[in-house]
Amino acid sequence: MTIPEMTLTALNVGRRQPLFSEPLSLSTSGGEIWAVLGENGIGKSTLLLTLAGLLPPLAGSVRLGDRVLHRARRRLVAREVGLLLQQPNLDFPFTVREAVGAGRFAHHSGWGAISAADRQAIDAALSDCDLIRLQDQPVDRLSGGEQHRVALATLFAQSPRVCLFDEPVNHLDLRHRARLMSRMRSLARDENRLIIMAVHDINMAARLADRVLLLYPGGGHDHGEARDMLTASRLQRVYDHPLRSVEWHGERLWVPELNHWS
Ligand SMILES: Nc1ncnc2c1ncn2[C@@H]1O[C@H](COP(=O)(O)OP(=O)(O)OP(=O)(O)O)[C@@H](O)[C@H]1O
Repeated sequence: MTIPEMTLTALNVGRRQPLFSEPLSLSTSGGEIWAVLGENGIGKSTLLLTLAGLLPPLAGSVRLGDRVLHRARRRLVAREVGLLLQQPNLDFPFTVREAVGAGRFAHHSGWGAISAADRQAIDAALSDCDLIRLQDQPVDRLSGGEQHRVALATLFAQSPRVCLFDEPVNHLDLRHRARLMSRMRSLARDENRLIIMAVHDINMAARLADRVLLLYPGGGHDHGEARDMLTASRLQRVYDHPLRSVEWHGERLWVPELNHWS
């Protein structure tokens, strides 16, 4: 029997108040891409911080394989779970290469020198995020999109089995968006990693996600196969706004109605 990658059991999350009106239970496997959709302030980032072990659950538990995440050693969690924050703080004078190298800390036994495997992981992450040309620049002098790519490369260098992304395409131009989406797909399909992403772009969820968690206003939620979750009535409930779908090369994409004020 294979052990699920991450299992949420009767989970509730929040800083002080629980954000879900009913506990959340679900189980995930390596190779899956999950999208979490919901309006501003509904709790997507709070959920991802809890799944990264950075906030304690208010109720229930998160298991990483057969371990309870919040009781596991921090270094082990850092090796196996990586989180791209929505607004990464890169306000320090490291070079791009040094900042991306920070993703390797959890793999070192102490303050040892960088190994050949570290160097290889850093080079691959820099290349994946189109940062080779910028690798010697100080990160605090990069543009918003370039800094975002540094944060992504740091996560890729960390190379965790569970990759949590909070708004992964924030600030990215079209080419870097498409590159990232392809990379995320290959992380799941070719490397069997679990991806959980919080996104406002429903079409990114429609194109990438196998499974979707919908967070409704009022604290309710639903989850399941993407094709069952991404329907006009469910999405209208999530966003309290009407949408239309369009068929495009066999894919269903979503467009919000304009001139509608609810
Ligand atoms: N540091 C904090 N301290 C206290 N409350 C917070 C903090 N960060 C967020 N919150 C509150 O927690 C709730 C959930 O916020 P969260 O950031 O998880 O929402 P979100 O779904 O990620 O929103 P968005 O789509 O705007 O990114 C909100 O009511 C928010 O005001």
